[in-house]
Amino acid sequence: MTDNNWTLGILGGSGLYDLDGLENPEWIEIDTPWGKPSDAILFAELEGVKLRFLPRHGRGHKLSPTSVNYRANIDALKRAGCTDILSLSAVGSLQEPYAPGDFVIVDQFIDRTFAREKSFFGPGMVAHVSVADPVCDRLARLAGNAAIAAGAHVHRGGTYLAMEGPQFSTRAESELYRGWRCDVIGMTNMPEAKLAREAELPYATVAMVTDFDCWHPGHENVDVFAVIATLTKNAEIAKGTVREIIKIIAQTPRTPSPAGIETNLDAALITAPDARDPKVLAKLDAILARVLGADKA
Ligand SMILES: CSC[C@H]1O[C@H](OP(=O)(O)O)[C@H](O)[C@@H]1O
Ligand SMILES: Nc1ncnc2[nH]cnc12
Repeated sequence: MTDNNWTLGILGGSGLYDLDGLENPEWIEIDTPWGKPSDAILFAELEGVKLRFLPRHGRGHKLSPTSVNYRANIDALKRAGCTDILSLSAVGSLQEPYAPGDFVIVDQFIDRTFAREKSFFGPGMVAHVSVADPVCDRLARLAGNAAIAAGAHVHRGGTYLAMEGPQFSTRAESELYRGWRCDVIGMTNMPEAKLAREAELPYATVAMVTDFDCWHPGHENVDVFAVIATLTKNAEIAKGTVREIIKIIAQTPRTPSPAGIETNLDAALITAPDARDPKVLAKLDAILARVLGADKA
């Protein structure tokens, strides 16, 4: 079996804390300048593709959406050599056509979170990346193909409202987000997607609809039991989606993303070289490895 040049990072959401059937699996602790990631990272291979799996809430679901250290998770996946990050997430539906059991390949986000660190940058090294298109089109297309091959009913495209939680929404909030034409709601994909962009890692998310939140007159208000019941019913399709995307990328040598995500910091850094704080740069060693390496050349 030949090695290929993808290293796929997978962020497993609620209900997905481990992956089986992998080759050479090994859980490895990675520390970061931003603190500890949610758990050790499962290093493994399948079909010649390198995989790095991180359960977003930790094994046993120990971390709430607010207490996940999103910066540490993305930095650790970067240190682990990931070229791309695929997120799997449970979401509530905000629109009738997105039914429990469906899979949504999200293409936009509205970020309503407010109690999280949202950037690797700040005083001493300022950067402004574009998140106009927060998802990597190419990875999203492959993820959609994989989910279909795994037997999912797939919606390509959908706007994900990221709320702070941990409580689910009030009915008025749910109606407000519906009015904003959001399609699904969850608590974790922001700032994760923004941080992946800062780390120059193409990101896409497969959102698994588990409930109708609390707006649908024909359905009960969401609770954790309902979420877990739908996730359990669809667990094989979720794991199948991971297997299928690996099969697909095993056949497809990786080229840089057409949107230039891997070099997007070139147009984002604004602090003048002589005004950059060396201590801050040291923390950014993984995130800025390409840029600082290029500076040195
Ligand atoms: C267990 S229900 C709420 C919980 O599930 C989703 O998490 P994830 O995106 O990691 O699958 C949602 O965002 C909440 O964190
Ligand atoms: N209705 C909902 N709201 C927020 N996060 C969710 N995760 C799954 N269902 C959800």
